[in-house]
Amino acid sequence: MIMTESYLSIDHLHKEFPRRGDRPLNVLGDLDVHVEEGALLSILGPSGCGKSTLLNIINGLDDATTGEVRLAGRKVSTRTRSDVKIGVVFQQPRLLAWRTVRNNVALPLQEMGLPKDEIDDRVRRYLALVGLAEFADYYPLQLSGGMQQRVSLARGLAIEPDLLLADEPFSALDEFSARRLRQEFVRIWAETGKTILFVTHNIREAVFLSSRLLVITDRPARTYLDLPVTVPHPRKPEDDLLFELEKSVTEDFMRMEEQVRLEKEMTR
Ligand SMILES: Nc1ncnc2c1ncn2[C@@H]1O[C@H](COP(=O)(O)OP(=O)(O)OP(=O)(O)O)[C@@H](O)[C@H]1O
Repeated sequence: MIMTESYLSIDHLHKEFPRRGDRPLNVLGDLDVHVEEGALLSILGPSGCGKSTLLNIINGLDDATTGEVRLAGRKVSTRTRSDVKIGVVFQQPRLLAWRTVRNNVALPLQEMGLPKDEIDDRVRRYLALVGLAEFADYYPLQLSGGMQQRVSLARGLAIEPDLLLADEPFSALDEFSARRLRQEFVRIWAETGKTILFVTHNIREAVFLSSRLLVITDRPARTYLDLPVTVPHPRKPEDDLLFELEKSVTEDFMRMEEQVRLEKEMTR
């Protein structure tokens, strides 16, 4: 059998942060993840288990203590970036209040040195993709939270990343806006074919969005469950199959928390 390398390979990843006067904080413990190109992989884990730390390492903003991340065949670190273009969408929109929507989306494109025509074209296309074509000349504070988050999504997509890292992008929104944005997010994923890593602690959201779902344990994080979500798109949030899956992932999640608690007690 011919073994092909995954698009994103995370092998034996371990990360600890030094602490003054104490043992280092063990955040990621021997984490293995292999992601195929074009996947929408949700990473589900308890709060504080190291999900953002993992995204930072994949994005070349921090180094693992040991272990390796490879993207499209090249090792990633703070010193050796891969050729893969990475876009990021955060929990908060992080827009510049003094720039219009258009100029917020244009900023990273200007930093990339793209010609003005290309920038104008991309800003127009990606604002249309997130349904904000008519709001290009608004300032962020003139928009609702959900609309600001769409601008941030347009900004992340406009650089045309090969890999999009989404760090709880809908968790600060009200449920109605989050629902609409999740549906748009899946449509954009289907239209653009991007590889997406989507970090969340919302089990229903992860089940609804993903082509694959990874549950990681509390610190030190390791893979507890890795399962494909084969329910075809377009999905309805109230689909029985999704509801059944959510129930079983919730049970797995609770079992995992109990197992980690017992392990911690035994090593105390
Ligand atoms: N630069 C740092 N220096 C020291 N400790 C850090 C640093 N970054 C993160 N940590 C610690 O690592 C742990 C994991 O943090 P991280 O932000 O990755 O978790 P998370 O799973 O994304 O959390 P949440 O779901 O609440 O956003 C936390 O205990 C945090 O305090």
